[in-house]
Formats: sequence, structure tokens, C-alpha cells
Amino acid sequence: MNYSYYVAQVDETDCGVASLAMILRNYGSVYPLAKLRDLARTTKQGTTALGLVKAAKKLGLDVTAIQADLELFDDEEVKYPLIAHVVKEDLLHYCVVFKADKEYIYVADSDPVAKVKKMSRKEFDQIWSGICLLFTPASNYTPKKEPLAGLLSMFRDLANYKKYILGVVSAATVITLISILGSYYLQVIVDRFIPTKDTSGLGILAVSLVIIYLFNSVFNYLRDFFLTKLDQQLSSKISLRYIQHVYKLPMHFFSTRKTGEITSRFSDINKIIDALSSTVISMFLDVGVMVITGAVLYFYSSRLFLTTLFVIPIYIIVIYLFNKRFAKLDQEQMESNALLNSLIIEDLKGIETLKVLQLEKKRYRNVEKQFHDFLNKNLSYVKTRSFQDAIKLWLQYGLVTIVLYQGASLVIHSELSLGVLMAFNALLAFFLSPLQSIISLQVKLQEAKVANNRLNEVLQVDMEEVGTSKNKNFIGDIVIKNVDYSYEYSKPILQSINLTIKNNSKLAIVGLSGSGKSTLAKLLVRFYAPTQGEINFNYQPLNELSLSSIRQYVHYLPQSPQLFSGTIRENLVMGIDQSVSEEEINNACKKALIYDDIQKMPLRYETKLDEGATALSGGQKQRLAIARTLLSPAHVLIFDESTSNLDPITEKGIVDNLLQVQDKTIIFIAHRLSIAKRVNNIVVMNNGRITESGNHQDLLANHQEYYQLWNI
Ligand SMILES: Nc1ncnc2c1ncn2[C@@H]1O[C@H](COP(=O)(O)OP(=O)(O)OP(=O)(O)O)[C@@H](O)[C@H]1O
Repeated sequence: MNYSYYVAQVDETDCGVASLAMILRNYGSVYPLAKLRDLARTTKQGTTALGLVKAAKKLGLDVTAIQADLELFDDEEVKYPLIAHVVKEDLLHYCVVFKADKEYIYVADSDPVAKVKKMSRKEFDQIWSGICLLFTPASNYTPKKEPLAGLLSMFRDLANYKKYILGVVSAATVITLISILGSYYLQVIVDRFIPTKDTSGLGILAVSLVIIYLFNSVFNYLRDFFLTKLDQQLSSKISLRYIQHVYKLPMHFFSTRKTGEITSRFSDINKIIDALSSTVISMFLDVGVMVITGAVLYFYSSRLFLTTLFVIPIYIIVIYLFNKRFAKLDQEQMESNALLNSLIIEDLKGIETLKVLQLEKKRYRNVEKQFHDFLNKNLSYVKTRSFQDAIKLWLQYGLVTIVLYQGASLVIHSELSLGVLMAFNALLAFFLSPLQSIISLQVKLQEAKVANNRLNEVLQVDMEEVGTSKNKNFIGDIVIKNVDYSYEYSKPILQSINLTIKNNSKLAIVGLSGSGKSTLAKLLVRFYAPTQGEINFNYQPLNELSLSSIRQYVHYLPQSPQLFSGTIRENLVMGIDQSVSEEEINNACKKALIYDDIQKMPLRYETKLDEGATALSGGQKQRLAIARTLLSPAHVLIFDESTSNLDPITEKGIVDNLLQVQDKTIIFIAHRLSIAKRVNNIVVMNNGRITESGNHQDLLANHQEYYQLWNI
């Protein structure tokens, strides 16, 4: 396998798809990891071997999964590269084996810390589970390259900020010219005024220079201002584009990624901004400054200038030698930061549970450990950078010393004036500084490339096509035909679901926890698409309707509905386009039995709720969410365990009110059979299948699962 086929994982759970990406590159195909994650149905836990097999097959590779031992690598028929399933640091992991000989197994590990290495057979055997996937291109295989948006596309954005770039470049050019003038002043003083002891013009020269330096300060201020503006504009454009994209991603994305992985990418954006603005400055400015100061230095002394040029290749070598290490350390640092973010977000979200279980200390220790891991990785990065800086500084001082040594000899031999030597020395910094910027650009670009890769892994996930909600003529029966669904390949969640939900009927779906009730509801709002079968709204297949119209037609109230910071009124009318009258709000609140509670609050509907509405009881939150659902213009309402926090009397009151709503289809997902009992149509689910349906009496008479649930 060619080294250039190596693909690093972007997130912790990407090892499977990154390994598959390497295999595909070996056969001439390039796909973004985001696409492979989709095809292999990668979850927060990672990718199953079956997922990899299915994804590879869809992309035209024949795959054989085998359980083998080390003898496999003696078989000359084995086709490399292959994917091996290993256990690394107690975690399941995939890596690519691209070669084997009598002593060693040659492994490409998508973990950028490990990368490509050879392991002794014994070492490999200790981590290998014995499972491996063998690949060959199928007869109809054609290599395909899906474009991976590189950094270059980001540079296109820069064209929109020409005026700031022009501002920075103009201000910096003036600053450089003033610096050259300053060095010339030094030369004139030393060579002309001091030897002749002429003080007449010295004063005027000094005063003019003081005034010029005032301009220098003004232009310094302008340069910093334009640079900050450029950074801010770029930052808001890239960050907002990312946030907007994230908001429009399908549910599938959120259920397969950790929150920290998504949020940590915001901090990566700064690296891209830094690289973009540095590149622009270098392209337009540093090169120009180097040429101008280089020309002046050459004019001062061509011999000293040639000595200066001698250092450039050494500089480049120093930078190049550090490049790979920087890329690796940077990736590690970003991944560690993502993990740290995930841990903290998870703990803050579950702070109540954490306190009840008295896990504060334990969880804190986890965060502390991860934080130290991040600090260590950061330290490794900073140590390497400081080491590189130290070498660069040494080179710079070394050069200045050599220039002074050589210049002093030239002055002693009257081949150079003292003033020119001093001016040369003063101006040298203005030549070396842009040179350093240009050379270190490579490191910044490298970091930006890693950050851009991580950003792209999210940006390449297709957004939901929400569409418009014009066609609303599908009021009628909902028909679910032979529907299957699974989040990951190996675990079917819904199997052969056939169900007709009559228009304006009331239905209860019951069944044991984990039997697939919520998943079925989520298919109705198209959070996920069935893997088999079809759902129709009034004879119209769901996949032909826009998401916007589906979600206007069906309102799903999830098990843990969210109330947002804002007033109660704002929360109630959230997501409703048309104006809602006070009477409608009162009615909805009365049906949800929250009206009296709200009236008792000093500011009633204008009462402010904080994030997550922590000042409300669990039941109050549920009743507010029910009122919000009732206000929605949707024709189908799904209540997923929406009364689980309520006392039986309140629950009965609300359910009775909901059953009286004549002109809507209502689906209750409930564990409590007291709800099901009052609803005419009941569907019982078990293990992803509908096992029974009918009304309460029929189902009891069946003496099957419902009967057992009722008699518990
Ligand atoms: N995002 C997800 N990714 C992977 N598996 C999932 C996901 N959501 C649910 N599952 C799995 O799907 C199965 C069905 O879950 P679902 O929430 O539909 O069941 P349920 O009947 O509504 O359960 P409950 O009554 O406990 O709410 C469970 O085994 C669960 O582990």
C-alpha cells in the first residue's frame, strides 16, 4: 500500500471508516469519512464489522469476513491491504494490514498517534481479535473520487474582504518604508554628521523623524485595526456557516455524534482564520517587504547580503523537519479537547443524576484526567514549538553575529562605512521577520488543514432538505407498509411493521421498554427514513413529501421535551407561524391542565423561564409542552410518554381532554395501560414487531402480551 493512501481518523469513533477509506484509496477511490460513516451506519460507539462490509459492498468491493489466526499471513493468496479488528487499550479498534512477512505485520493505524508501523507477529497477535475483512474489487467496480473540500475553497472567501486586505497591506507598506528611512537616518548620523561634527542639520533631521514616527504609530494602529476586522469577518463567516449547517443536519447526525465533537470544532476555526489571514499577509506583504528591504540591504552591502541569504535554506530545513511532528501533535491536541468538551457537556446535562449518585468526585476525576491529558498534549505541542523557536532564534542571533563580524572586518579594511554597517544591522530584522513569517506559514497551513478536515467532516454531511410546506392535502389515513428500520446493520429495531392509523382516530402504542415505539414515531416525522417499506399519508409516500410539510402535518412531542429560555408565552407559541389568540392559548393551557398553575404565577404568561425551565416541576414542564403541542396547527399529534411525570388524576384529566379533540389524529405512546384502556385502538409492540392490536377488552380476551402487561 502506498503511504499516501494513509487516512487519519477525525473523531474517536472513525477508526473503522478511516480504515475503509485507506482500502478504497488503494483501489483508486476517494470518499469523505462523513459519507462512509453514513454508509456504514457508524454510531457513537463506532462501526460494526457488518457496517464496514455493507459500506464496502455498496462502493463496489467484494468483502469476505473471516476468523483466522497468524497462519493467514503465511498464505500467499491473501490480498493486501485488509482490515483487522483489534483490541487497543481495552477498546475495539480497526487497523489496516498492508503487508506481512515471516517476522513482521505492517500496520496502518488510523489513529494519528500510531500511524504506520511494523509489529512483530507476537505483538500483533496480542491485540488481534482474529477477525479480519478481505477486499477485492467486484467485477463492476469503478474507482470514484468524491471531492474533499480543501483549504483552497476557504481562500475564495477572502475575495470578499479586499478592502481590509488592501488596508493592511497599505498600512504595513508605509511602516516598512518608515523603517527603511529610520535605518538611513542612522547611517547619515554616523557617516556624515558625527565625523564632520556638524550639528546644524541634525536637529531638523531629528524633528522630521519624530514626526514621521508619529505617522508610523498611526499606521501601526490602522494595520492592527484592518487585520482584526479581516479576522472577525472571516471568523463570523466560517463560524456562522458551520453553525447554520449544524442546525440543518438530520437527526441521524446528532444521534451518532458526541456533542463535544460538534462544539469543539468551533475552536478549530480560529486556526483556519489564523492561517488564512497569515497567508494573505505573507502573500501580499511579507514577500513585498522582503524584496524591498532585500534590495536596500543589497544596496548597502552585497557581501553582507549574500551572507544573510545563506541562512535561508537552513531556516527552511528546520521548519520542514518539524512539520510532521506538528501535524501529529496538533491532531492529538484537538481530539483531546473534543473529548474534554464531551465529558463536561455530558456531566452538566446530567448534573442532577450525578449529584444523586454522588458521582461528583468520580466524574470530576474523569474530567481532571482528561484535562491533564489535554494539557500534556498541549505541552508537547508547545515544547516542540518552543524548541523550534529556540533554534530559529539561535540562527537569527548567529546570523547577526556573523554579519557584525564580517561587517566589522569590512569597516576595519575601509571597505564599508560604520554608518552602513549599523544601518544594515538595523534593517536586517525587517528582512528576517517577514522571512520567518513566510517560512512558518507552512506550520500554520498544516494546522489549518487538520482543522479544516475536522470541519469538513461535519460540513460534508448533507443537510436535511426541508423544502416548502405548500402541499397540505394529505389529511387522511396514515398507512405504514412492511416497514423495517435499524440504526446499525446488525440490530434490527423495527421489523415488518404494518399499521393503518385512521384519520382523526386515537391510537395507543404500548409495549416493553426498548420495543421500538419511539423509533416508529420518529419515522412518522421523518427523523429517520425506513430501511425497508413505505409510509403513506393519505396515499402519498412520505419520501415524496417535503420535510417541512411532514413536520407541519405531524407534531411529535418527545419523551424529554425542551423548554427554552424566554417567557411562558414565547414557549407556548414557539414554532407557530400564524398569530395565536389569547383565547386559543387559554384553551390549550386549560386542556393541558396547566392554566391554573400559570394564573398563580405573578407574571402569568409573561413569567420568564430559565434554560431548561428549572423553576418548574417535572409535571408542569410536561403540561406546558402538551399545551404547546395542542396549539400547533399539526393534524397528527404524537405524545411520547408525555404524562409520565403526572399523578393519575391529572393524567386522566388530560387524556380525557385530548380524547375529546375530534378533528385530530392522536397517538399516545404509553407504558401506563390506564391510558391505553381509554383509547379504542391499541397496538402492542414487542422486540420491534407489532404483536397484537385491538381494543382493551379484545386484547384482554386474547390472553397474550397485553393481558400479561395488564396483570402485572
Ligand atoms: N439513536 C439510536 N442509536 C442506536 N440505537 C438506538 C437509538 N435510539 C434507540 N435505539 C435503540 O432502539 C431500540 C428501540 O428504542 P425505542 O426508543 O424506539 O424504544 P421504546 O419502545 O420507545 O422504548 P421506551 O419505552 O423505553 O421509550 C432500543 O434498543 C434502543 O437501544
